[in-house]
Amino acid sequence: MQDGGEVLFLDGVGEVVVSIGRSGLSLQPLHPPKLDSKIKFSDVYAVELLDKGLICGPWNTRTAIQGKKNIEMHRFVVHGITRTRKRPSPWVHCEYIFGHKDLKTCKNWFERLMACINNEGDRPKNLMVFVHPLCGKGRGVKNWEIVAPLFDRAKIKTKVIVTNRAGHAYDTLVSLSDIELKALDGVVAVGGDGLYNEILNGILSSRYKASYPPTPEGFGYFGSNENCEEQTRNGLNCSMPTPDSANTMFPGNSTKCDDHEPLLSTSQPTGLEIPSLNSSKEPCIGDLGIIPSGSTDAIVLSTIGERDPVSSALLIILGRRMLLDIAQVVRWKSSPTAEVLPTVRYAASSAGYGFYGEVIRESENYRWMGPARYDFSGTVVFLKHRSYEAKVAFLETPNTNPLTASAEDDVTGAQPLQSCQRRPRKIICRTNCFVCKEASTSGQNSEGEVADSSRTICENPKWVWSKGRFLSVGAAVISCRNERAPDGLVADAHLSDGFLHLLLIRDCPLPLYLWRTMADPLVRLMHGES
Ligand SMILES: Nc1ncnc2c1ncn2[C@@H]1O[C@H](COP(=O)(O)OP(=O)(O)OP(=O)(O)O)[C@@H](O)[C@H]1O
Repeated sequence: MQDGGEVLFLDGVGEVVVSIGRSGLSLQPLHPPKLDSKIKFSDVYAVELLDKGLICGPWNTRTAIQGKKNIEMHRFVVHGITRTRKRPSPWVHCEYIFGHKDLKTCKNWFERLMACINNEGDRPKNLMVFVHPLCGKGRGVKNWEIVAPLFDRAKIKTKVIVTNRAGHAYDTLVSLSDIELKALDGVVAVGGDGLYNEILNGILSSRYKASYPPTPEGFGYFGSNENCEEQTRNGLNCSMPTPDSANTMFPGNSTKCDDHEPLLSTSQPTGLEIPSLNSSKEPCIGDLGIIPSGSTDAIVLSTIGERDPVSSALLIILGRRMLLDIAQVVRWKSSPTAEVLPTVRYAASSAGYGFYGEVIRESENYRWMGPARYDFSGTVVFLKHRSYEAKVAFLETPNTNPLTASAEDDVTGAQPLQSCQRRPRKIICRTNCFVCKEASTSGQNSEGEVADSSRTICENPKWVWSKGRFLSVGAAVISCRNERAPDGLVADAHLSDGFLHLLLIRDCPLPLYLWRTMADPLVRLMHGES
């Protein structure tokens, strides 16, 4: 090896001086065009030794390298990822094949590079993969076959389960012991948002002990218990008013309520038994990945922005993570004295009643139509024009605006959407979004543990009531973008700012509803997740 590097042959380029730096490989061609380049270790997902073979010279001539005849060489290959020039630009696999006449030199490079990429971040080694064979237009298995070789190449062990019914993934995950679950670095859904939500619930339902959302003041059940009522007035100790109640848990014995109260039961502990998903310390729940294969893929379109299985697989392999808010949906028991605990579900995208919920339910009868089932069911439900009597209570967050306003001054990570609809300027959530960063760091104390972010984000929450007939009552934690509504249900929703966006559509004449639906992407409710 020369001082500062070694001369190797690079396929398609010719002789290059290759040296290992702190963050990557640098390549300096010995012959024109002498364009230096770098391969970052963070973008390398595998290195392999290849059999002896030909290395192509520059301009892809298969006959000579810098005038010399091609000779067979020992080779190794570095597999990385890069963005395509296409718009939208998915991540694609790229490879650099290096050659040298000496096998020992290649082996030495291979070992050094393996050591470098093994030092890179926290990459998964052992994954459980659920493949939904009927999702989208039956693309699940095909998509898995496309991306599975990438996982093999990266030496990631995968236990693949092709689902045979709804609930298969949920039951499998619920039945895993905590030790079995901890042995996994994550669970991957090859399917749509429904499968992702099923996996989320399978992991959380029996393991995640979060406080229930706060019960509104004046809510029927409350009158029956003064103790609980008082606790609620004094800072809602029974169940904290938190904008990210599903992501945040509260240590300690926070309540004295017993099973007669709707909020918490002593049989349902509220302590911090497993780390929050929001914790920067090792989450023992592991990570959840999704390889988009569904009909709408709103989660993927709202997070990485590409509906491309290969991009998602490569990002999972490289251990690229992002924090996501999760909504906790609690269906209270029928009466305050009932012994049964409320039903709890978790939602990664949105939840809805009325029009929205009906479209999703109705569409299940027409799964054979593929994605078109949402248009069909949407039209059917729209024409039925059902409305529902409802009383909706929500916590007002008085200092939401300052957070958004300060966000507008900063241009890193988020960009204003040019709105033509006379709404306030939107801050669109993107990679390294500073709004989400601000929200997540304000919820951590100096030891890096998750604190009660409700205290920092909404100090004096106030209950607001809305009563009447509604066509739809829905809520979204993320923007829920999809191909029909590129801005999603909530264009400026953030992935991890801890807020739930309430979407209330009051009963109105059909033509007005139609006009509003056409005019405003916020109420394009035909696509998304229930
Ligand atoms: N083998 C199966 N047969 C029938 N239903 C299944 C099966 N496996 C999973 N499911 C259920 O199908 C539902 C929808 O699946 P999924 O979200 O993967 O596809 P999709 O509906 O086509 O996509 P999207 O949610 O993006 O519209 C899930 O809620 C899941 O519980």
